[in-house]
Amino acid sequence: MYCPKTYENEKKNEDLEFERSQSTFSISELNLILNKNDKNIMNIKNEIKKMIENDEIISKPQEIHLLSREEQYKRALYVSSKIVDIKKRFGEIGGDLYYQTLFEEIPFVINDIVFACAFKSLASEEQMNKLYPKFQNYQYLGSYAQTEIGHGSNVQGIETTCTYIKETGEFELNSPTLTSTKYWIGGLGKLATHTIVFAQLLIASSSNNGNLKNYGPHPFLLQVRGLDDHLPLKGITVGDIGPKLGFNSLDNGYLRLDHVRIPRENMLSRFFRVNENGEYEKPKHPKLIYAGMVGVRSNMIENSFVCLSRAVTIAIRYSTIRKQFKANQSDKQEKKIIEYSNQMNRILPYLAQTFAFFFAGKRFSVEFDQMMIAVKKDQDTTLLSELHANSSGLKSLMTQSTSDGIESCRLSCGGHGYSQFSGIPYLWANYVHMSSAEGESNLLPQQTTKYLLSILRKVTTDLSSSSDDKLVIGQSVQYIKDEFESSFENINQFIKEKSLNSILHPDSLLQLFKHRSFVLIKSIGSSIQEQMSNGNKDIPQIWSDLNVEINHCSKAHCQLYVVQSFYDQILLLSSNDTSNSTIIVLIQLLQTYCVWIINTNFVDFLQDQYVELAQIDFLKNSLINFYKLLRPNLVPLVDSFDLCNATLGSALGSYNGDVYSTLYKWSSTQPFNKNSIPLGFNENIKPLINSKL
Ligand SMILES: CCCCCCCCCCCCC/C=C/C(=O)SCCNC(=O)CCNC(=O)[C@H](O)C(C)(C)COP(=O)(O)OP(=O)(O)OC[C@H]1O[C@@H](n2cnc3c(N)ncnc32)[C@H](O)[C@@H]1OP(=O)(O)O
Ligand SMILES: Cc1cc2nc3c(=O)[nH]c(=O)nc-3n(C[C@H](O)[C@H](O)[C@H](O)COP(=O)(O)OP(=O)(O)OC[C@H]3O[C@@H](n4cnc5c(N)ncnc54)[C@H](O)[C@@H]3O)c2cc1C
Repeated sequence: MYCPKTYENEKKNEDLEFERSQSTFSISELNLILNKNDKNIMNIKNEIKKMIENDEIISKPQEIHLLSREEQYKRALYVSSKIVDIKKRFGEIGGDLYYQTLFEEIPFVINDIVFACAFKSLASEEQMNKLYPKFQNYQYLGSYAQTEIGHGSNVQGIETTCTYIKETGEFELNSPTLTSTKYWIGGLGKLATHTIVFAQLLIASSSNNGNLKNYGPHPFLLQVRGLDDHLPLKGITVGDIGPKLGFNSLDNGYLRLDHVRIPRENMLSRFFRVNENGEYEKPKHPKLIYAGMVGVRSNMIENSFVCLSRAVTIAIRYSTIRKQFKANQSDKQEKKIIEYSNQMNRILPYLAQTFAFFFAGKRFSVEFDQMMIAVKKDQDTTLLSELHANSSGLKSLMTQSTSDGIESCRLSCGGHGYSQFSGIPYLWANYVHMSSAEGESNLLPQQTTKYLLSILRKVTTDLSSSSDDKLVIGQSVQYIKDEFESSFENINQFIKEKSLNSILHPDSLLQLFKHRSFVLIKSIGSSIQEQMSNGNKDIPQIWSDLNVEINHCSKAHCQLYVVQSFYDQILLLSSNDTSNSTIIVLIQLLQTYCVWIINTNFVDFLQDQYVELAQIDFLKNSLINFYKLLRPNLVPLVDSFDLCNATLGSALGSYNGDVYSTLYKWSSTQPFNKNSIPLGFNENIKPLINSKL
């Protein structure tokens, strides 16, 4: 591990040293688990941390808050340039781990993740071999231009056109209206040399009397800037969209195209193409064009653990150092704020969630990679529907709940949590876009529930009937079939037999989550059926009226996915040589997460008297007991994330906890304090102070 060793010569905070002495499990063993038991990953991370903490600029993340937009961006380009050294030393994996270790976001993340996901999914092998190395080596810098100022969620509604010109064998890209202006395009405002433009593909067809036929949105590679002078090319208007809530080290851009010609070969043609005669060869699955977005959502799902772990680390270390009020006047010291149960209630559910999200993200990324291999091999889309549904719901749940967790951790630090020097406001401001970007969190869960309803339909109708036999019942939705086939009595018996305590067994908790999700899916299906049997045929309106329940249903399914992932990993770890003490604390974290979700969604679990009020009451009262069980291990648990100080950028959460001296030093040395008399004072305020009434 990086932290203990690197900071061993620093002044120790006695509170943190005491907390570390209470650990009941092996921190390094848990850290290895959080690195997927891959010592190579750990070593690369440690090398990157060393590089970052020794870099004159990157080692001082707190200085970001003192810079103008231009200075922030200049700093970001410097930090971006360092990734080349990282990749030379460690290859592609070094890039991912570099991003996970940086305090700040950098524009290269678009080329390396957003553009890369799309290009690797949509480009043909020939295009990959010819072009991708240039993006990997940053000779080209890519971006992804799908959203327009008038359309984001509704991809089918985008207005940019791409017309095939048979005479010259070219495509012509055009922005026909103001609302067709590409907007929000990450990395495009100042940096990108290329972008993947999504445009309505128009081809004149003899079968359509020579009129243009629209084949829907397709991806086209466009060079935006000259490689020698970095100026926009002919017909291209491009710029930065302006200041944002956060993510300001990135240049989100706008783009307008004035009849820009590109070669026919610039259509990304893994799944579809236009031949020189203007004939369109369609994909095996109509939505393979969206595969790139699933890839970025997979990154965001994995990244929720990365960001939430930073917030809980800062909040827990600070909460074991900060003291307020004596419990008894005779006490020598005031009470550590972590000892207040409402302080624990602000932080510990999200500590448990951090671990839950790690295991869920780990599982999803394996499933995503398996799906992409199948899709690329022979456009085998068997797994695509399930992956799209799960990525939509999980990305929505995990990003929103991570944002909530970062904010809860900020609140737990009191006034100091509102200082940029706590490291939390910047983390939060840079993170919250994840609920909008790559698919809005009110929109995507509908895709999940639509899929769940199709599985319920398949399960409940006779398999020989018209049910969609292409639809495979994937592993993550097998519970729908099981719940449907298990008589209610059996399941009910399963829970009722449980004595109060055993309802806390992970098997029982998992079963509660399965049944909860099944009941919600069934309820929506029944509501739609009821509306239709009452003669209402306006399906879009019925669906819109049910939006809230639909999104909640997706959330329940995804929370089950998280619980199942966490529990499966614990069972796997306990079957190999993981020490029992680590397993015990992981089970406590799983139980804390489950009971917290149950406590905040009581109605779901009471829906069909599946559990009795006495059991719910018992669960409600058990949360505080889990907090107490976890209490001795709180600092060791966040130490197991092994986050270096330059990653946290926090005066409140550093490894050795020198909170007050760091906070005062950063405050007193900031440039704003260089001059006692602030700019503007003499001309605006001094006359008032000196005025005579
Ligand atoms: C490593 C550490 C660092 C990590 C850092 C993290 C990430 C990096 C930082 C990120 C920075 C931000 C970058 C942001 C980029 C962007 O925002 S890019 C733009 C994103 N835009 C969207 O997400 C738009 C959302 N809208 C849609 O996806 C679609 O419009 C829709 C909502 C899915 C609707 O699709 P539509 O075609 O209109 O119709 P439907 O009828 O709903 O779908 C038809 C069928 O197709 C299936 N389907 C839809 N989408 C997909 C898909 N992606 N994959 C597979 N299948 C899909 C859908 O289920 C339907 O299927 P059937 O029901 O069987 O017909
Ligand atoms: C930081 C950031 C980076 C981004 N980077 C990129 C990028 O690199 N490339 C790119 O192409 N795009 C990018 N985007 C754009 C992003 O993909 C869109 O903002 C997102 O898809 C949402 O679309 P919209 O903004 O048009 O919102 P809208 O679709 O207009 O949604 C607005 C509101 O209406 C609701 N709504 C819309 N439709 C429905 C419906 N059917 N049912 C219920 N509610 C609905 C939404 O839930 C939302 O609450 C980025 C955005 C951000 C914030």
